[in-house]
Amino acid sequence: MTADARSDPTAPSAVRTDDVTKVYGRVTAVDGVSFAVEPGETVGLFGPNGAGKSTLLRMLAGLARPSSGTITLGGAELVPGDHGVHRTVGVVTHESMLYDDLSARENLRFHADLHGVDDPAARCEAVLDAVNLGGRTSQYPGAFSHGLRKRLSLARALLHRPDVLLLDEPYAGLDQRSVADLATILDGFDDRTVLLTTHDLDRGVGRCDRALVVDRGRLRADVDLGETSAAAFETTYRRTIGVDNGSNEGLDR
Ligand SMILES: Nc1ncnc2c1ncn2[C@@H]1O[C@H](COP(=O)(O)OP(=O)(O)OP(=O)(O)O)[C@@H](O)[C@H]1O
Repeated sequence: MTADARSDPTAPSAVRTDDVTKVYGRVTAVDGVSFAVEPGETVGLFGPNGAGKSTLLRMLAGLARPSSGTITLGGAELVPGDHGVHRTVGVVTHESMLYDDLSARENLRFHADLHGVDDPAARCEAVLDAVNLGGRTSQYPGAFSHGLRKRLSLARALLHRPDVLLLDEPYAGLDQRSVADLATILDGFDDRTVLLTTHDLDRGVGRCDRALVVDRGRLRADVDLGETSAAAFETTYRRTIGVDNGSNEGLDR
């Protein structure tokens, strides 16, 4: 987080959830979760498979509606269908939300027009360059590898200069170079707010200021990562989710 981002204590939280719950039939995917993320913070959501991380992120992105509880983004309550608030977030989820019958450039242009981005042609080229897709602007994402699709999804998420970037498993399926590129892109985003989910404890600790540990839909721990090593966090994480036998088995149960 930058010093500037921290310097206004009166600024509303970038993201705030109050007692947010999401029920799917008999499954309570997210169970009374409350937390706040301040402007400029990078926060990791950690937890085993099925903990509720993606569901939480999807609700923050307005892609799923809470069963109860409230979400505010920059002080404005997230109301279904309110596209003004949705514009403040950029999201990369497991679903790429790309159109396979539009080229990479056309995909971005469509999104730019939807969000009323200024000088859209130049902005699309700049963002495609930023994710190293400058040489593939006329290609179709249907023919892209997983990693290339992810880069284009990231470009789409960044295009409208969102205040908050939501990334679901950003490192999954990326090669070393793409991971390094993602780090560079996120470095350039340092004054904004980032919320990401990951099973990669090392990279997550390296990137995040804070960790929220979620298990069985509930927020179990809120850890300041400022002075915490990856090893120390892993110990805390294992203890929190009840996997404390020293083996990797079950870490992502
Ligand atoms: N659309 C849905 N319909 C029914 N159940 C769902 C739906 N989405 C998620 N769930 C259930 O909600 C729970 C939380 O799932 P979620 O995908 O949020 O977990 P996660 O922490 O992101 O897991 P992973 O690390 O495996 O991605 C799981 O039990 C899952 O089966």
